[in-house]
Amino acid sequence: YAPRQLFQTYFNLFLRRHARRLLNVVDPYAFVEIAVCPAPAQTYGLQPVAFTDATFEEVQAYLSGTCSREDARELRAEGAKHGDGLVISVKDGEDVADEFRGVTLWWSSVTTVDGPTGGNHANGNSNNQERRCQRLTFHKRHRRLVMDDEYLPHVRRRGREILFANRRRRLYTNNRNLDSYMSKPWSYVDFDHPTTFETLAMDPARKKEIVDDLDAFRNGEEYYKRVGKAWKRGYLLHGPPGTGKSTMIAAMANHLKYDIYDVELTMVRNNNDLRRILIETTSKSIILIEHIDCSLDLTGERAKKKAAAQLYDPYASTVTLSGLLNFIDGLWSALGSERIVVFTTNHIDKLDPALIRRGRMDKKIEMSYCSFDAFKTLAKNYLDIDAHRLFGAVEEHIREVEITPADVAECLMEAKHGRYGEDASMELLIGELKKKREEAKVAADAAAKAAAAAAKREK
Ligand SMILES: Nc1ncnc2c1ncn2[C@@H]1O[C@H](COP(=O)(O)OP(=O)(O)OP(=O)(O)O)[C@@H](O)[C@H]1O
Ligand SMILES: [Mg+2]
Repeated sequence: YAPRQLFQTYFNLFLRRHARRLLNVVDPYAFVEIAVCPAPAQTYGLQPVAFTDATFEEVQAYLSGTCSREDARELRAEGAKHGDGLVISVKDGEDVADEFRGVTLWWSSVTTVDGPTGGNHANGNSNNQERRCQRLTFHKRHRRLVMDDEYLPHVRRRGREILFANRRRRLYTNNRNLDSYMSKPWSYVDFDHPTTFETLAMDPARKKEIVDDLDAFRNGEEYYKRVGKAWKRGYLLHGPPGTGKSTMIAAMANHLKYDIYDVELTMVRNNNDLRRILIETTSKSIILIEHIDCSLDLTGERAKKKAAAQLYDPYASTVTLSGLLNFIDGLWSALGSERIVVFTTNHIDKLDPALIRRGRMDKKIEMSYCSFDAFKTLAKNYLDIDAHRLFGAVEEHIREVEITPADVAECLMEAKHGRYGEDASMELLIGELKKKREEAKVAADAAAKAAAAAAKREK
């Protein structure tokens, strides 16, 4: 070795040995980097593995909250993965300070280059990959606070909340063909229903009860854990057509910010497929089975007939009540996290008692004909009025007739879509109410006559 080289070698060695101690004196800061997961280098002819780098996204979401708070000057904006939002982050090289329990920490955005990572270089591809990182710098004395206990979990939790609030919600429907294990059980569209509990017409006290129930469920994680119950809740909505069952479900989903999985049971071939599609639902969702009395052939004869039918039509459904019950009771509890299951029906008396016994359906909600209170909500929705000279007449008639909110809504909608103003809409409604009252009277008279005739015959 030339002396110069020798010196350099020694010097390097010295640096390596003492670098840490030196650094500690000069630079008492430590940092953590949270990087985007690299795309897999090779996929071996399979579908590329979908990497979900949840942590990075959570941190970024957290920072997009923090950044807008602080006055970092140079920001970078990217379109959010879902929805129209922007993810704001600091530009490379800028620091943004965050405070937690009186301790200041700094975040910065950096791009690192990974060295070759033991992949196959024979084809001459360099494996150097650029990776975006969020780097957190903090004083070494706060290592515990950051790593073990509090800060990073806090960041992730908060980030998750922000992501959750900003995401587009989805309405899933189940697919028919689940033959291959690759086939997807669900397809989805964005769920964009405008209904809220505010615009839902029903008795205010009962509405409040339902909203409170939902809130208690959402905030009930600790409770469910403590009593050792799966974190789920079952609702059965029943009532005549047009009383707002489907509308109520949209309001629930909007209130809770949950996704909806709309299960079409007739598309599910057998209990196995049912289990599979239900396992593949995510947390914070409503699993909905509409018109359960129509879509589920309960037990006995019809099930046997269906089994026979399946010989000819392999897609005929053989889902049974017991399959569904097994799911609700057994598997369901294995899926520990936040799910609501909702059944709807027009005929609660037709349902098998096993399905609606306590413990399976936690709450039965009857959606009934339009009351005067419900009418007022609809008048506010459709006509934007709180009072009208005809309200008194509506109140008088509506008590006596069975009219669904859907029918009332139709009359009121004339104001917007027809050539009429609100007066005409109200009069239309009064006319409809009177007609119904008349019809009801005629029907009642006929029934009374028939009863009298029957009594006479018996005599
Ligand atoms: N309680 C209500 N509040 C507000 N709008 C309602 C209400 N009930 C019905 N409507 C209106 O009537 C339409 C039909 O209601 P919806 O589809 O919710 O009835 P449903 O109870 O699900 O009926 P079905 O049993 O036939 O499924 C809705 O689009 C909505 O505009
Ligand atoms: Mg419906």
